[in-house]
Amino acid sequence: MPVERSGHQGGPCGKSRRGGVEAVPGMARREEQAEGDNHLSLAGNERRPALVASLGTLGLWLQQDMADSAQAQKLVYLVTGGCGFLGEHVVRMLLQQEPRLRELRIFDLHLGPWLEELKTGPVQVTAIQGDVTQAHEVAAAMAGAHVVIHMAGLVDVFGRASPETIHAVNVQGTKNVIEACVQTGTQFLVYTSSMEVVGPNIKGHPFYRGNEDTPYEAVHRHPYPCSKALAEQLVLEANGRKVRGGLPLVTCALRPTGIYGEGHQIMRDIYHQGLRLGGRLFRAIPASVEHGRVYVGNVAWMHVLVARELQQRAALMGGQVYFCYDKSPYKSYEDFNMEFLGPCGLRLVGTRPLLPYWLLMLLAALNALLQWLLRPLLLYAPLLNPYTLAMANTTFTVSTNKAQRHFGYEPLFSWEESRTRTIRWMQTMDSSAQ
Ligand SMILES: NC(=O)C1=CN([C@@H]2O[C@H](COP(=O)(O)OP(=O)(O)OC[C@H]3O[C@@H](n4cnc5c(N)ncnc54)[C@H](O)[C@@H]3O)[C@@H](O)[C@H]2O)C=CC1
Ligand SMILES: C[C@H](CCCC(C)(C)O)[C@H]1CC[C@H]2[C@@H]3[C@H](O)CC4=CC(=O)CC[C@]4(C)[C@H]3CC[C@]12C
Repeated sequence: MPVERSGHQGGPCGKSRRGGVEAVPGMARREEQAEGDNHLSLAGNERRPALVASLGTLGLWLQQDMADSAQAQKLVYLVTGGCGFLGEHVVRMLLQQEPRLRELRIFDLHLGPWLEELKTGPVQVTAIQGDVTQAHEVAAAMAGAHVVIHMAGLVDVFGRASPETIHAVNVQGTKNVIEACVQTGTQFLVYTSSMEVVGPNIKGHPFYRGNEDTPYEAVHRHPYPCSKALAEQLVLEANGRKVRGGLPLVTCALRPTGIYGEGHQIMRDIYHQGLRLGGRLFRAIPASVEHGRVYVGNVAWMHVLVARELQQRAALMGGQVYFCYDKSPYKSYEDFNMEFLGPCGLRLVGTRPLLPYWLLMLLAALNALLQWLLRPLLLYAPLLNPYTLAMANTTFTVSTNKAQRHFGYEPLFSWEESRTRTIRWMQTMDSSAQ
């Protein structure tokens, strides 16, 4: 099987319930047992029509059923950043869609109160307050885990955190997760990367309906995309390293485009900005600039699937990157947001940008200057800055089926459902604010 590689160029800164054998770290005996179980399972199915025949066969089935249920719930997953916007969706999705879960560990700097409600279910939910920058905390949390989904990160393109802090969390944090896998014997690592590791680049080149192999000059200067690109590279290079017990580490990276859905903070901010402006937003970006967006439920579903299938198809999926995609329409950032803000009573004024681009750029630069001047006194971090303007103003859309080909991904939520769910969430937010 040829190994597919990502097509971007340049350095970082510059519902299937499969059974089968799981390669559980340090548990060769379990593998042997699972192979045996598989064999038994076949034998059992073949003999099913002969049910009437013998008590011996019945005994075999009973044994088989017991072995199946013992097998069914045996995996320990750890989700770093599990209390964030995407993390909460991934945690809930895992509990709904991963029948082999025995324990779900949620590792985050800030634990959410909603975790309490999950603790009464059949899966053991363990909340761990910890910091990915602290190697010992990560290693302690990871001991005995089979799969880690690493999505803890500082998502900051507004200048709230320093470049050093972004690097520490996103890059050093990822190094710590990889080393903890090696030390503790965790064999499967899924990393939540970002479209930002590819682009848009500093030159503002469009990426139009591209896929994982589309050639593109990936050059960044901003700390966030730089850190994500470095971290992704570390994760992919770690594929194949031997973990404790001697088995190879299997890694892959998912690259969501701009995520939207219930709990999306930026959407909340834009909504409140609109309310402050008397229910209006003013078009700043030409409608022709397309921006890739993907529904949070589908991104979560993709994480669940990739984590499951990575265990079955390590040779194909190890070391690979996958864009996260669904059926959300290609639109400009602002027009897309209006799909949700419109039904909540907001209006986008203008069919063309109200201000010329040079003036917006000037305002963005002014915001950056003000941020720098005010830093000793307060944190001034508006949505508009030179980086976010460049992001919003550069076409970046994805058209790929790599995830479908490699691990059978199909979006769980249609566009209509994703839209309805997001609107419903915004309307509850709206009524609770009144
Ligand atoms: N929101 C988006 O549009 C996109 C997000 N991503 C990636 O998805 C991941 C999740 O992003 P979101 O849920 O949007 O962000 P978020 O900020 O809502 O969630 C990140 C979580 O990580 C936790 N965290 C931060 N620093 C930590 C530390 N030092 N130790 C432990 N936990 C820490 C935070 O407390 C938070 O719960 C990130 O890695 C991000 O880069 C990728 C593409 C798009
Ligand atoms: C905040 C930006 C929109 C500002 C509009 C303006 C200029 C009129 O005020 C957002 C435009 C594009 C967004 C980013 C994009 O979706 C890709 C991302 C991927 C990530 O991994 C994290 C988030 C983000 C950087 C996202 C952040 C907001 C925008 C810059």
